[in-house]
Amino acid sequence: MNNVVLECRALSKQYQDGKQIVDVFRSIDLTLNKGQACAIVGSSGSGKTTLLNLLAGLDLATTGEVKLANVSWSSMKDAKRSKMRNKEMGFVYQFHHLLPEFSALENVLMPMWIAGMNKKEANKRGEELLGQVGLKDRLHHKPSQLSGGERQRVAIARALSNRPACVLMDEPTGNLDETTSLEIQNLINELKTTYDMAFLVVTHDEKMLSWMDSAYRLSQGVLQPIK
Ligand SMILES: Nc1ncnc2c1ncn2[C@@H]1O[C@H](COP(=O)(O)OP(=O)(O)OP(=O)(O)O)[C@@H](O)[C@H]1O
Repeated sequence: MNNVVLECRALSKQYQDGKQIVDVFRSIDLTLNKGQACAIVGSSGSGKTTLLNLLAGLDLATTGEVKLANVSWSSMKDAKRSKMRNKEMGFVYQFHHLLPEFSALENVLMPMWIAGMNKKEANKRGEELLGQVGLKDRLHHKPSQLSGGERQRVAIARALSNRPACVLMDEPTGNLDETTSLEIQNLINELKTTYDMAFLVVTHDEKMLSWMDSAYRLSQGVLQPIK
């Protein structure tokens, strides 16, 4: 059975900055398997966000390719790419990006509505997910009525709503105090064992590495395994 969810081969990215060419990285290979959590650490400007954007098909590589569920992003038209992203990928960012005028539950329901899921089934799954992240009493609160940690829990529930093959997280605890950050780390770790999904987490927080299955450092354009 093929356990590979997301993979990139010989990936490189250059930016044209005026007359200068910026080589962010050259020839990156990475494989993400089902049920595995992988971390990428690296200093500011090392290219972590650029790599995540390429893996998510939000940006195109200069050379090399990225395959999600064995299909190359570059072989898909825009509409198919958006559909695949909505169905197969979940995203959690440092700042939660919740829609402020919608409740916690509605925010979690949104990706399922976009995917065309039956409303009753979506509601059931949304309530279940918010229960799993410890927010069953906060379903109808708006983001402004929630704490930072609670908002990040809603963002995590939203990322899992379409049961994606993989979840990409960019500094998911970067905006939280230490205690809340630990709670969120424990939650992600718990969800990793509950769902057979791949998690890729970009982080500055090296404490997170202890429960990761694998970890890499992105430095000077090279991805070095550190776990
Ligand atoms: N659109 C762009 N045009 C030119 N250069 C860019 C562009 N986007 C990013 N860069 C450069 O590419 C490099 C990698 O940027 P990136 O944002 O991926 O780093 P990062 O590791 O995510 O940093 P941080 O941890 O600070 O968010 C940086 O040197 C940045 O200045």
